[in-house]
Amino acid sequence: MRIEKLATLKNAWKLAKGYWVSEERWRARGLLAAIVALNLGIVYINVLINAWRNTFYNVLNERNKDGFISALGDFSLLAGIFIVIAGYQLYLRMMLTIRWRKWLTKQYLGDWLSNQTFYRMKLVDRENTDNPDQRISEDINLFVSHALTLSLGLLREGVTLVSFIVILWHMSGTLEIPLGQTVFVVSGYLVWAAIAYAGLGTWLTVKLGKPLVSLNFIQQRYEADFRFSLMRLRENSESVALYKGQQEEEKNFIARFQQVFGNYWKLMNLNKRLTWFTAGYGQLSIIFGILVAAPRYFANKISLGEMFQIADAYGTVQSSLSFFIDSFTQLAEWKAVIDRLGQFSTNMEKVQTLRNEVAEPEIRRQAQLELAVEELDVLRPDGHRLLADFSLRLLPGESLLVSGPSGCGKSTLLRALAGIWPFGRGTITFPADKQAFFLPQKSYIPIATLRQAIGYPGLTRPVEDDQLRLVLEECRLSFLAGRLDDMEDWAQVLSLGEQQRLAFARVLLQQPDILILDEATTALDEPTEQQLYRLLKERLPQAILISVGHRSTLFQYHQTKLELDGRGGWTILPVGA
Ligand SMILES: Nc1ncnc2c1ncn2[C@@H]1O[C@H](COP(=O)(O)OP(=O)(O)OP(=O)(O)O)[C@@H](O)[C@H]1O
Repeated sequence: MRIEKLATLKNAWKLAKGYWVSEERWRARGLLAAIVALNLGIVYINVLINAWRNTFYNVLNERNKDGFISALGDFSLLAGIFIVIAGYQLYLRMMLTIRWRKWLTKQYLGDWLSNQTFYRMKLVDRENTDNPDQRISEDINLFVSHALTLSLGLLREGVTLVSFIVILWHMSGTLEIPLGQTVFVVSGYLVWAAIAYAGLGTWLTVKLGKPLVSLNFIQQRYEADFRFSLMRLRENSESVALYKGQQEEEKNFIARFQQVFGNYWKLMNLNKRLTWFTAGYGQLSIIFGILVAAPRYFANKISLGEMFQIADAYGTVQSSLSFFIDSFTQLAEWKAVIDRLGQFSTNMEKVQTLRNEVAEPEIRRQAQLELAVEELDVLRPDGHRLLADFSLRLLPGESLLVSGPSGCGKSTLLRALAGIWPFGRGTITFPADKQAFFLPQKSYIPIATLRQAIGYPGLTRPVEDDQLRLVLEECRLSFLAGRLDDMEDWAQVLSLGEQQRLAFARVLLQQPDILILDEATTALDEPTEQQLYRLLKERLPQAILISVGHRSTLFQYHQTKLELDGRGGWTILPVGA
């Protein structure tokens, strides 16, 4: 348990440190200093209001009208300053929160997106980091806002505690407790009573609320899983509707929601018990201060004003010491968030380190004309060898058709060529300064304008609208020519065949030197497929072309054929042989 706590603290430190030593450090530290100053200002005003209470109740007791009016004036001034400080304190804290969150989000996005970590994590992360999207959007937000609320709260309550303990100590006098023949004299008894009362309360709350940490952690995970399953239905709505799979989906959703429900139920019961305790404790503390000060009041040692000042100071000390009680849920949530973010970072690091430590197909760039594959082994994640000792050279203008039974490893070979498949060894050397472009069966199309969708992932040179329209026309998409600036979820709007034609439009605009197509024309009729391949040959005669496909109509556009058997074996033949 101690080790676990240490790990959380270490993770918290690691997560928090970066921003404060980053290029934004001076602005961050300046903002923090201003917030701390305002926080201390609030404590000081509270001390002044506490002293004001003494005067106020005394002038009331003396029925002193002028004193009463003057005290009201003092109060208005103090309250006015308090309001302004509180407003600015919150404003600056929110400013610091969003700046810190922006910085941390950028870091996480950078780590997750670099070196295709987002993809590799799915392949090699055995612990299976769940819902990275939630970690980046929600957890970072919670981490930052709770870090500031809790640390600034701790500082404010700490300073408050010291200030008010000093006040209480001065007002405590001594309490004489006769015990048989001897009389015990206790100095500062109001302070000891407050510490004992709040200390006991805090200890009990921590004991009662401890299971909240893991329950909150699990709750966030179940919520994210539930949301993710709903999102998948949205993405695959047509397919599910065609299968009439709604009942199965509903069963699945209900099962997932049941997890949310079951855990929430536990949280609910625990919170009920915790609230009973904290509410009872809060109620008791309203009169506890008066009860403790009463002996001195009735012994005529303090005035009514002092009695109320003590009661107020008592309440403040008690609430500062109870800081843990009030923020226990937040603290539990914060710990869960730190654990989740820490685990996410560690797993991303592991994926990166694995990349450096374990042999995997190596991608090189060299000043040469050909694409060269040397002694390439491609494995499945379970170690099964799909391709063994494969070598190949393709010069500009040459083409290769990869075929073989389903599941034999054709797409996996292309993934290895793209440098995103970590299981295997060997080298793949691309000609330096040459652009390679991969076209999968279903290309990713962002939710964007048609112009951006065609240009994805970004054109290297500016393209005129007329050229865009021409390319659309050539790819038999002229009906889209007038919609270049329309924003749509194109993957939902266009048929699969149209999406494949759009992908070809991308290729014609990008004009890559090496083009790798993975069943990129499967949804097209043969005449359209032929037209698109002809276009490729015409426009990119010097491109190296590698296609995966089953149709014999593709033979005429390729010179060589690679046959895989799925057990490591392969043969290269001229097409038609
Ligand atoms: N991420 C993965 N995790 C585990 N196994 C995988 C993964 N990706 C592919 N495989 C396995 O590797 C083998 C080769 O898959 P691949 O997609 O390369 O086949 P393919 O020849 O392209 O098949 P098809 O013609 O059906 O598209 C299959 O047995 C597949 O189940």
